[in-house]
Amino acid sequence: MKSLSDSFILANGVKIPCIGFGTWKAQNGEIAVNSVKQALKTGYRHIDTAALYYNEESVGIGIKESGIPREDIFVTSKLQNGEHGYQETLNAFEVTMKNLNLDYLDLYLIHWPNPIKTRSNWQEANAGTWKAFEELYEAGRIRSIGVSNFRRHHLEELKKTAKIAPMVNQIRLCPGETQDELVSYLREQNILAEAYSPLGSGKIFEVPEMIALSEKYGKSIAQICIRWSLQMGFLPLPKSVTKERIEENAHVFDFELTAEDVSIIAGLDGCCGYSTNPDTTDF
Ligand SMILES: NC(=O)C1=CN([C@@H]2O[C@H](COP(=O)(O)OP(=O)(O)OC[C@H]3O[C@@H](n4cnc5c(N)ncnc54)[C@H](OP(=O)(O)O)[C@@H]3O)[C@@H](O)[C@H]2O)C=CC1
Ligand SMILES: O=C1CO[C@H](CO)[C@@H](O)[C@@H]1O
Repeated sequence: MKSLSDSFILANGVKIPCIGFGTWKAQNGEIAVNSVKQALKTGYRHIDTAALYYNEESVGIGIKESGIPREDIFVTSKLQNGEHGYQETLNAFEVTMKNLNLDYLDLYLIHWPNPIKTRSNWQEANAGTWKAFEELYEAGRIRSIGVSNFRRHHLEELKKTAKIAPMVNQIRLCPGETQDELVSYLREQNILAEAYSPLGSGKIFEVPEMIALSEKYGKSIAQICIRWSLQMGFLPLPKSVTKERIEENAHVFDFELTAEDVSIIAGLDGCCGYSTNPDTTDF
């Protein structure tokens, strides 16, 4: 990847810009509107939101007010927990589209494989949700479909009834949490791994090895993390509501980490903590 406008190619041939702009905790209102506008002004063309973030409305306003044509922006949202199942999904999708004030989505994800509400029948609930996703995809309302926080057994279960395979799995991938087995399974299945919390949700900045690498490359720790994610073959989704950081996080194309440093970063086991088990936790 050489610039923000470079893309990964999904299994269905759709191009997905190589860095996504994260929006979790970007507060609905001025903060989210301005950060989305700033990201688009900086050159990001990929925005990641979710019904859970309660900022879809502001994300939509930011996109409109940016003046950038809709077709040049890749927009992802996610199905809220508690809305799994066929009809529930169709309804939740319409709410998301109304909030975003858009007429199609580039990517829609099942946010969580096994939420508490449908824990006793998650297999059936996901199958119903996926059927709705496939219909919306076939109708052109969603350009690509995928999942998030899915482990291998969730994907294998989904496969039993799916006509169309998921194109993306959005999971926590950051220094010290590389989920190697799952990522190699995703590669075998031609499912793109999107890296959420690529800065460990802000926990990476005190890690001594990262401070040393930052000095070695003359780049910020955030830039090292995002560059690392790209070199690992992940699609990073850094979040910031701060203008300077939004810009900084986009400038990761003028250096390359050595293979040795890539593996040092991968090996910082648990330095930013680990993702929670989606079969026993909910949000
Ligand atoms: N599918 C899922 O279940 C999940 C998806 N996600 C997605 O991934 C995105 C990113 O993950 P998230 O957990 O938000 O965290 P990140 O790993 O992106 O870290 C964000 C934090 O780092 C700070 N930060 C950003 N850039 C810099 C910088 N250059 N220097 C110093 N600090 C910086 C931000 O502060 P500030 O904003 O104040 O500048 C914020 O506190 C989310 O926003 C969301 O879109 C996240 C979690 C779960
Ligand atoms: O996207 C997300 C944002 O944060 C939540 C944690 O409170 C996650 O569980 C969720 O998946």
